[in-house]
Amino acid sequence: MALVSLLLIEQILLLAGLLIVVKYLYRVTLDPLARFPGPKLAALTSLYAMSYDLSGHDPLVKHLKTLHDKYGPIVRVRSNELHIFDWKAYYTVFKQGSDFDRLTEFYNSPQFDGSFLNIPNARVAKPHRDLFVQAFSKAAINNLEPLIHEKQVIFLAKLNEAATKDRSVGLDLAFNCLTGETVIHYCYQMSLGLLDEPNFRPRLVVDIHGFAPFVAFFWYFPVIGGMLNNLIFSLPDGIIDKFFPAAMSIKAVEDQCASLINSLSKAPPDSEEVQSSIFRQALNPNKEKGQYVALQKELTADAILMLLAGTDTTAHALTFGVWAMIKQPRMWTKLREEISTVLNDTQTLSSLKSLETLPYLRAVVKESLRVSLGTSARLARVVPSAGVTLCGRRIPANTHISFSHYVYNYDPSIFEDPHTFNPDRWLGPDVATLDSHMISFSRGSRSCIGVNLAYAELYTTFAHLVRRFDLVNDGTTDEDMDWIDTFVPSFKGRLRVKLLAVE
Ligand code: HEM
Repeated sequence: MALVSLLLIEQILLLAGLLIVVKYLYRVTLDPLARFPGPKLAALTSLYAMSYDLSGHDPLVKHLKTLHDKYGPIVRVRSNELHIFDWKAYYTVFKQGSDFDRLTEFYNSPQFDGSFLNIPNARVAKPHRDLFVQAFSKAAINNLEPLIHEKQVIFLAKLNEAATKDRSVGLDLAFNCLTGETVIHYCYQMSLGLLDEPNFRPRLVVDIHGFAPFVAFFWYFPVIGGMLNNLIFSLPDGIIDKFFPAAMSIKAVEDQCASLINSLSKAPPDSEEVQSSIFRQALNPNKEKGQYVALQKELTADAILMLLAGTDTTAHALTFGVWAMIKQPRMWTKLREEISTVLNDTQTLSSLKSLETLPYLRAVVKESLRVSLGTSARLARVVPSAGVTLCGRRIPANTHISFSHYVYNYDPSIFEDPHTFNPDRWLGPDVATLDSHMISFSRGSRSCIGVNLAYAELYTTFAHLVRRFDLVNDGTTDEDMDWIDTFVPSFKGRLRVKLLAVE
């Protein structure tokens, strides 16, 4: 009997092995994607991509340019994923009304479940997303100046205190506290106290950064990742807190978001509480006009989305820009000279309107956005049922195609000497071409909803930081400022500086 079982197991294993071999053979021979060039291992298995993305060192996106140089504009980077480096193809896919859906496994974070981010199809997502578009319009953000200034005052005062005490500051985390606090206050009319902590190291920010190295695991093992997530979040709070502090921090924010939405939905629609909230339209949808009626669970997920999408991205642009200018201090000096034309003392704050007139400041903001990428991940989309022709090649339906900002934003044919931080490029005769290739906020129907808020924060923070302080590098290395791909870039170390207040 035992012998029969053993033989059966052996045959099952043999069959399974055979099926795997057939599957791999198919991938490199009969599979329609076998016609596309790329590393052989990548065509066979995701291990190729994983070996970079899960290594904790250089992610796959940093190797894509080399692969494109070798194989051309379309490279097969996984058995069912083609990475594309071609501007025309980019604009075909990332356009208004695009029918290329988001690839769910790259957007599968359970925390965003129910938010419009996780709806793959742009047309389906639109009514839900539209509930927030007005709240992030340029006019709405212009009215937000008092709030942005209120947060700046606290931020600058804390920096001043650090300068007085000659204390080292982790400026990247400090920027996270500022941007997080600004977006939280705007979205939820409350403070999470991110700017209150000494040394800018509030638990939420530290924990979320601590979790970053695990993000890529969820892309490649979405099912196990989802199960782990459910398991962890079902544990008693005490255990989550002890063993999974990042999960506990997220859970605390989720609970706060849920109670905020709950309280807003009970308040009278015309109350100040509701009207000053970004959820004003979502809580009072005009059904006759066909506006989307969102569930409370969906709005809670939207609230979490705003916090996580609106914090790191803006903070990164500031960090990349400041680090580059620490290494090239003449830019700091030039920027200060320009800012001083609209802000002649170090005590007051300038209006956004004045700052927006300053060409060099604009150039620094644009260049910081370019080098910081926005999202570092391969933004992946699914080819619709009709298939598509890109770069003169027919690509079948359901193929996953991806586009990385790292390849596009550092394209030497558009951005000369792309690895050099050079704001002056945005002041030259090619500025219209550069602007039309600025994709850090993405393009089309799923581009960033927070672009106006991000610009307002970038102009205001760069201007006042540069006007009030000189920065001295406190041991930060290029290796610290190198990054891994966790959907957004995550720095390997901290941007440590000391500040000298200027008169
Ligand atoms: C420098 C700052 C920022 C950059 C570079 C940036 C970049 C991006 C990019 C590239 C996307 C598209 C991602 C994709 O297709 O998968 C995106 C989406 C999004 N961003 Fe931003 N972002 C920034 C700041 C903000 C801020 C301040 C908010 C405020 C709430 C925000 C909210 C969102 C949301 C909600 C989405 C999802 C849009 C959708 O699913 O249709 N972002 N952002």
